[in-house]
Amino acid sequence: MSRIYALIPAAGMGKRMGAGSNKQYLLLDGMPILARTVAAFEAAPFIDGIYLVSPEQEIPFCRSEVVDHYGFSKVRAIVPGGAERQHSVCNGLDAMADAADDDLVLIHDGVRPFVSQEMLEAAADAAREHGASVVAVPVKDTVKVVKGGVISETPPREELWLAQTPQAFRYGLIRDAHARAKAEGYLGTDDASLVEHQGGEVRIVTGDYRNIKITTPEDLVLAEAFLKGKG
Ligand SMILES: Nc1ccn([C@@H]2O[C@H](COP(=O)(O)OP(=O)(O)OP(=O)(O)O)[C@@H](O)[C@H]2O)c(=O)n1
Ligand SMILES: C[C@](O)(CO)[C@H](O)COP(=O)(O)O
Repeated sequence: MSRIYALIPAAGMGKRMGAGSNKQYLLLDGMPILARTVAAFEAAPFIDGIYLVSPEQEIPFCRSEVVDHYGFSKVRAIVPGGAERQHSVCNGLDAMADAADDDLVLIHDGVRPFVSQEMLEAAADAAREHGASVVAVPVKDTVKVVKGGVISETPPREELWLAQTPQAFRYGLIRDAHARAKAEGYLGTDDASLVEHQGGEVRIVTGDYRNIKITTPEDLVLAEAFLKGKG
């Protein structure tokens, strides 16, 4: 029976939030964003262990204010992050020493606190069956490709999806995709793109528009509205 792990990168600097401190520790209704995210995985009965990635200097704070404070018993390690998200995830994968190739890993941004149990299950089911899956939502607006201030293309909207997390993979597949990307100097903004880069197939699982990544200040307004049931 294969095991299912969560890998939660939370080692970013939150520059677009401009809060002066790491956004993963901003409070939403009194609880740090990262703690809300970890709580979703702690509550999922099929998750066997959680690996967190944090800036190295913040590991003690992450342990005391998130893991210990909220009593998250599934957290196995807090791993130092890297310069880019991809490097942070790669460090997390390397730390999963006892994971087998057929185990599953759900990679999820530490700053997407509205992930639901249904999404976790659907992502895991699709990865178990197909090897790789991404939670995503259809694009609602018309998207323009712009070069030098001029529109060069209007891609057909029915083919466009916004990639969220969790992104779920067989451990061996995503470990090898990260190793190959590193060897080739390929940098992607999500983990699925590394599997795509090596010719692998990634299944889409329909997510939820509420599963926002808290990136800029207006996302905090949305998040507060969701929590108050107004969104
Ligand atoms: N070097 C990095 C960069 C990002 N992340 C994590 O990846 C997730 C998605 O990244 P994003 O929201 O873009 O976060 P930041 O990189 O912190 O934001 P910014 O680009 O505005 O600095 C976040 O949980 C973030 O902490 C990470 O672990 N390591
Ligand atoms: C992985 C991701 O959440 C997919 O949308 C996203 O690409 C990571 O965040 P970033 O804003 O690209 O750093």
